[in-house]
Amino acid sequence: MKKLLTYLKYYKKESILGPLFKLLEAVFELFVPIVMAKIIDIGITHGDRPYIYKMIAVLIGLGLAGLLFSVTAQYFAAKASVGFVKKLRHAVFSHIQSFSFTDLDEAGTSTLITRMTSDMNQVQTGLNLALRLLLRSPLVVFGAMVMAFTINVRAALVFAVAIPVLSVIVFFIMYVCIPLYKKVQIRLDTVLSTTRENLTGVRVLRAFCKEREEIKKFDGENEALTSVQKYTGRISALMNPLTYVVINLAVIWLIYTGAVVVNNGSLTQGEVVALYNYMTQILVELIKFANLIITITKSIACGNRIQAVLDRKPTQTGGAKAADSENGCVRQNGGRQPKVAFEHACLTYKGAREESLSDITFSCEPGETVGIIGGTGSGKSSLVNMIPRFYEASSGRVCVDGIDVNCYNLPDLREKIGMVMQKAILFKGTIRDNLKWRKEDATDEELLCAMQTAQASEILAGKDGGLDYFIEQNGRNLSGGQKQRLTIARALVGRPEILILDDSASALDFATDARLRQALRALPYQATVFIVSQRVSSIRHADKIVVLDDGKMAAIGTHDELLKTCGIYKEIFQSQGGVDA
Ligand SMILES: Nc1ncnc2c1ncn2[C@@H]1O[C@H](COP(=O)(O)OP(=O)(O)OP(=O)(O)O)[C@@H](O)[C@H]1O
Repeated sequence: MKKLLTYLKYYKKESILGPLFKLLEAVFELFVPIVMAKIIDIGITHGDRPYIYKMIAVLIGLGLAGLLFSVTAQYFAAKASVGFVKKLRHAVFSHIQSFSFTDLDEAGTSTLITRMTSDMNQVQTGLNLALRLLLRSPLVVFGAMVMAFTINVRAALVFAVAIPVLSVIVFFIMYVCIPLYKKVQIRLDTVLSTTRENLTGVRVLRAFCKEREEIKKFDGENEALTSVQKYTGRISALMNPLTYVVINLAVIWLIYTGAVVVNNGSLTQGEVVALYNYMTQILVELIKFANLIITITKSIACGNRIQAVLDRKPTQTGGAKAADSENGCVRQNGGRQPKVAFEHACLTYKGAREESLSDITFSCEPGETVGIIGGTGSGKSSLVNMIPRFYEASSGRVCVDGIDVNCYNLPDLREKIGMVMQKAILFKGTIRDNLKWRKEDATDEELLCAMQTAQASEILAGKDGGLDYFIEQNGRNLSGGQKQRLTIARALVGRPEILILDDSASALDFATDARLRQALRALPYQATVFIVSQRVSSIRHADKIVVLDDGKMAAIGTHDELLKTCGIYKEIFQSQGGVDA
């Protein structure tokens, strides 16, 4: 959390002025009981109306000055806390952008969202309160005590007893409540992530009629949160009755002692009222301070969670490894190189016990089409994800143009590759915005050409605005097939040297899929194409087909060769009717 506070350096002035104005407000507040005492002792006792009016004017002046200081303090505190969180949010967001797929798998998207949203809000609230109250409350407590002693030492002795007792009660309750508040925060996190998961998968849940189970699961978590909140609430609710009992006993004592001292003539009635007011000020400030500490504790817990994100070192840097002939960062023997080559490449996901891919060795020439086929979970996506270095080989290597992918700067490597992921994801914005991701200055002609190859031109025909048609968040105003074709078009813009289609035609009908494959074969430039598919029809015309079985390469060859030599391929082919689509 301490490290986070370095972001306050951009708001030094505000972080000093905020508390300072709050202190000024407190000083003015401390004079109010004295003025009241004067009104009673001089104005009322002697029936001196002008004096009373004058003192009322002073009271109003004190009030207005206090208000002005308070508003100014609020302004600076808000500016500092909002600005601080803005910088912090920017830093965390930028840091998350440097996370590799492995880091994202490990950190978990859902909790990252909670940290970027509710945790940030909590930190902002905590900082705002701390800037305003952290110095003010102790000053008021201390100042009120000093003022009480300057009025009358004997009568003020009640403060010397009451304040420690009040402090013990307040801080004991706080001591018990703080761990409970942390528990509340953890349970709240669970409720939030269940809500998020539920809302993102709401269509699937409805399709499977899982609403009841989900409500039951949610109720369980909600109940757990409520029960810990209730328990915490019950304990913290003791704060007011207990402190008021102490304060009222102190007031009785004060009035009794005051009465005795007033009788002696060494204390005036106004001074007794002033002492009473100081007692109330102290109580209010102690309660505010206790609440402040609770809020700060929650904020520190949230700040630490944010810090943990910043502390996570990205496992992959965007940079390249140093060029050295040993590690394959220098092209070995000049001449013509395969476009992509897997050399005994293995992949073990972080935390996984077994390899997901073992000893993958094959290569392909520029312009070739490579089909990847295999059962579910056989490692097809894992294999193509190693080309753009989404996941790095745990042993062996993957080369592009004869150079190990680990030796490339990530942007240089990824610029060569047009990737279409299994899940078609589009972003809020126009079709044009979405298509320009690989090439910002692409002309409309280039975009339309890519859409034509991706068999996506007909989407424009049915939509108002053509390329300016607005896509809603997650592309929810498009069908699954339309989204897939647009993601293929997006990958084609900028003429990538390598095009990877990871099961990205699954929502297309056979005829459209066939037209897409034909268009890809007729690309007016040389592109090496990887097609991952469960359908033999999608890959049967590929120059090479890699058959995967449980993370291992079962065979490689053309369709006809594999039908003769690879039992697994033949089985897949026959299970799909054994005919071309
Ligand atoms: N991010 C990940 N973290 C850990 N394990 C993973 C991850 N992604 C995939 N795996 C595991 O790696 C293996 C291969 O998965 P992969 O997604 O590559 O298979 P696939 O052949 O593409 O499957 P499908 O056809 O179902 O998409 C599976 O056992 C899977 O559980």
